Amino acid sequence: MNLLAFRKMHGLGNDFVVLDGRADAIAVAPAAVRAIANRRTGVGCDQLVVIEPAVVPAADAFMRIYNADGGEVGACGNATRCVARLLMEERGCDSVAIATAAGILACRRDTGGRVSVDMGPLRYAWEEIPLAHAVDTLHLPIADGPLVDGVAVSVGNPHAVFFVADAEAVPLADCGPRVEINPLFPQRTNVEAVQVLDRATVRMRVWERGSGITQACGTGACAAAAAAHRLGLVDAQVRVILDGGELLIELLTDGHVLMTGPATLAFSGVLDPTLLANGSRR
Ligand SMILES: N[C@@H](CCC[C@H](N)C(=O)O)C(=O)O
Repeated sequence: MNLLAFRKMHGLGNDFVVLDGRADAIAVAPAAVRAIANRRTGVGCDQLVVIEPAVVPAADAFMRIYNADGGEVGACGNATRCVARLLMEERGCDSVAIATAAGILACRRDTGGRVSVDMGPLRYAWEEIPLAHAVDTLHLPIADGPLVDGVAVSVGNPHAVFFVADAEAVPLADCGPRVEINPLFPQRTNVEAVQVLDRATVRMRVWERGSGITQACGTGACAAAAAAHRLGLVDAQVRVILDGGELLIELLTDGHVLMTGPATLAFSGVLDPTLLANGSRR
């Protein structure tokens, strides 16, 4: 029986099971992702990530990302820092390029064990989010409790950012799942409740598409900073305070967004083969 090694990593408590599929290809069916992600009967994680061989010479590896519900997605900021840390340690270098479904991301070692990732270009056009039809992406026609007048941003994945007076008071477990499946978002959406504290600081809570409330969301933090900046509420450097800690987000003049934060290796283990057997091939 082939046992599959995994690493458990996290970025500010947004946690991942990381599999290495570079030497031997790993195909993980949605049911297997759900089994592995299950916190009661599996390993437990918000996302499952498979490192694969680079698809283009400009990248060091490809990163495939699955939400806990088994759906494959284009981007995950916190996981990108974690995979970058692994690759940089493996190669003994200070920078790597990681290919994702959303593009090639340049990553570099920062001070204090942190990792910086250029998450690529932010997109604001309705068809790029994507939305179901043309609307002003600065003023979404959605209202759910305190979540009103949101901003749509794509960071390689869709985000609906709502500015609120008190982020702690938002009943995110109620509103989040409803906004996630609002028909305006044909591919569903991540949902952020954001309170602007000053021109350089916001507090953000997140309901992630396909994973629910998480401790932190890297792409969500980028989306929150970008939306706040578009509305003139913050400057180009924003500290985003999440349940699990802080990310530094910098909106670059070329339209890209730079995210800096920690990448933590929690432990290594071996997957119970019955988890992977849930409809997967290897
Ligand atoms: N936690 C991630 C985002 C993971 C994907 C997201 N739930 C989606 O469906 O797009 C991050 O740190 O960015």
